[in-house]
Amino acid sequence: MTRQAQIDRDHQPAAEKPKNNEERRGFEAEVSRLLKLMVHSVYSDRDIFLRELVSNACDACDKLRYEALTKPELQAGEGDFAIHISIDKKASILRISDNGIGMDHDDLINHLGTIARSGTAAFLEKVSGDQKPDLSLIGQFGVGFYSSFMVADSVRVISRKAGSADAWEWESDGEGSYVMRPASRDQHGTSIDVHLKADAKEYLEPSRLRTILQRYSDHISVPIYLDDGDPKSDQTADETPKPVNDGSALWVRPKSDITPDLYTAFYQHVAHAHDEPALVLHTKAEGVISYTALLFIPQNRPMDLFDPARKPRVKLYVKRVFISDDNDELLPGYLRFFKGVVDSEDLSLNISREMLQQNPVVRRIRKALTNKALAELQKTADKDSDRYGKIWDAFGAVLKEGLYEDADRRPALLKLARFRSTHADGLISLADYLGRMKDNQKAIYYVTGNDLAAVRRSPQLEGFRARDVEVLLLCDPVDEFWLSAVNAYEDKPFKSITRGGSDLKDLEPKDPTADAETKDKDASDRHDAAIDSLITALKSLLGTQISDVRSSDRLTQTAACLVAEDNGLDLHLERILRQHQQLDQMAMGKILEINPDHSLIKAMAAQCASKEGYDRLADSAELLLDQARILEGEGPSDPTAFAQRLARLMEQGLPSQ
Ligand SMILES: Nc1ncnc2c1ncn2[C@@H]1O[C@H](COP(=O)(O)OP(=O)(O)OP(=O)(O)O)[C@@H](O)[C@H]1O
Repeated sequence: MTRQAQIDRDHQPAAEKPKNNEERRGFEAEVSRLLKLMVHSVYSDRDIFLRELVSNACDACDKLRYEALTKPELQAGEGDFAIHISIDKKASILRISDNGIGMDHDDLINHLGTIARSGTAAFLEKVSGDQKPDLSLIGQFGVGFYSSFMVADSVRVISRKAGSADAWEWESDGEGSYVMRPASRDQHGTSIDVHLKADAKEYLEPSRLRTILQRYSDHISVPIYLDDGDPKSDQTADETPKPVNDGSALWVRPKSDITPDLYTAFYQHVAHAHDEPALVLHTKAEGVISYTALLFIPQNRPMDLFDPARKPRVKLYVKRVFISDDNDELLPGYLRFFKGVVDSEDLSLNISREMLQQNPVVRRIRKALTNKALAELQKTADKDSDRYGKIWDAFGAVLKEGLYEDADRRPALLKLARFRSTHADGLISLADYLGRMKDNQKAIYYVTGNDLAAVRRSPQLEGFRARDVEVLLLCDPVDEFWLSAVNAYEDKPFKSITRGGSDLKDLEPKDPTADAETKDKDASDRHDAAIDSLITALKSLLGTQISDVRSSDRLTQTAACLVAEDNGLDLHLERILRQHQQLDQMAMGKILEINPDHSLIKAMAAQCASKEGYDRLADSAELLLDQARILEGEGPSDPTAFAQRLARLMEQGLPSQ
């Protein structure tokens, strides 16, 4: 019997099945939305549907190989795993068949009628609004199967789960519903009939399919056979059929045999990605522990990067047998942007997924792999700072999580960390910062906030700029947390410029003019009587709204700003905690710093000198505080009172009628 005939026999149409056993079901709303996108969008790279279906077929074989370790009867007498692709030109059908784990009735409903992957709703939100949706991310969301509707006007799946005698058929035109009916299939596994649209007949051409399979699926570790439907070239049972792909696991092949294209194709398969990898780490350890790892860093952030589960999702194989892709044992959460496979020679094939966590070999692999990953990042940083900069821009925020959760590797991570700063357009390292520190500078200064542009405008930066003192600009939410755990780098403490005293009087100004200027601005030296009385007045007028008022040496252009107390929380951290209801609204007092050289402050000081002026100072005092709050990104404490005060002062400044 020819292979085609064999496949046809396995895959009998459901015509004989009683119609009354048929059930029509609606797709989950999200699937419908997604299918609409697939059916109606003009996506330039439609070839990927074949990769997705072959990828699923390979995963199905991997799953059965694993299940059969403990239940060999599941695969008994079924021969080797294989994926068959056949063409029926007359009927315009492309069929992808596998002898993997298969799906039962409920699996078909659950896997092909819903989308389980988190982030799908957000993804749909993003692409639905676009004129021309970017579907290049589809694979990431576990929606790979649905991509067949880019080329199909209907899809029919016949599947039989290993260990079960029943087969089921699932059929849909992608328009809101699908039909399920009983079917028959000789072998466990799945066949997918893609009934091609009129404009997708190219996928009936064997040479076209061969090219796509070689490009995208050569690394697939299950042999793929292409049956071109041509009786002349059809092989008989005596001939040994030749797979289109190499069929061996890519990671065990010698590095010298693997082209960059092959790495990319494998990365796209294993990470469900569509971009090129930003870094490839292919390493083999032999000795105390033996494992091979083929890991990749994507160029773009996957949509689920900040998913609360923080799972690394590196696939674990034992001696080429797939064990699990849902583990967080092989790499720490802060390296979850690495995608790929780890294959161990030392683990037992019988290891259960639940046992991975306690396993000492797994723990040793994790340790070695984490060190290896960090060393590879350092190597890239040393050799190619542009490439490393791009990796950092995409994944630095994740890597920084390691600064507070992995104390042992903190020095290595601090060396890898990159920052924006007041003194550079690009990224800098802490070594760069240390090299530019002033002679008598004792701390590494930083300011935190939500976005770079706003942070760059912080009034608290003014005095540091005037003295040419570099300040790190930190905008990732994680920054507040690692800074609370990491005290210093090479004995230099990290210090927020929005907390406590500024230290600026200890720092040399950048030039003699600035020297004169800053000395002039040095509040502690001035002891200007008028400013002192203004400070006393402000303290009394603002009462408990602030913990103190003082003359500032960190302001040069702005009249006033808020700073946290020395032992208080950094302003930005306090705001984050308050937003998350982690802090009582009134918990922390803040200090109002005023700029004694600002004309507004001088005018207020002058006004304060007379009794009548003092009585009229209340509005200005409140407005000054609200102004400082606004500069911090907060609103005025009482917007109505703020508007009324502002109106009164504006009125005073306008010519009377
Ligand atoms: N050939 C197949 N054999 C067995 N199960 C399959 C097959 N194809 C799809 N499935 C099941 O359907 C599910 C959904 O497939 P789909 O390609 O949409 O997403 P996925 O493969 O889970 O996602 P991804 O691979 O992108 O993480 C799969 O997880 C798998 O359980």
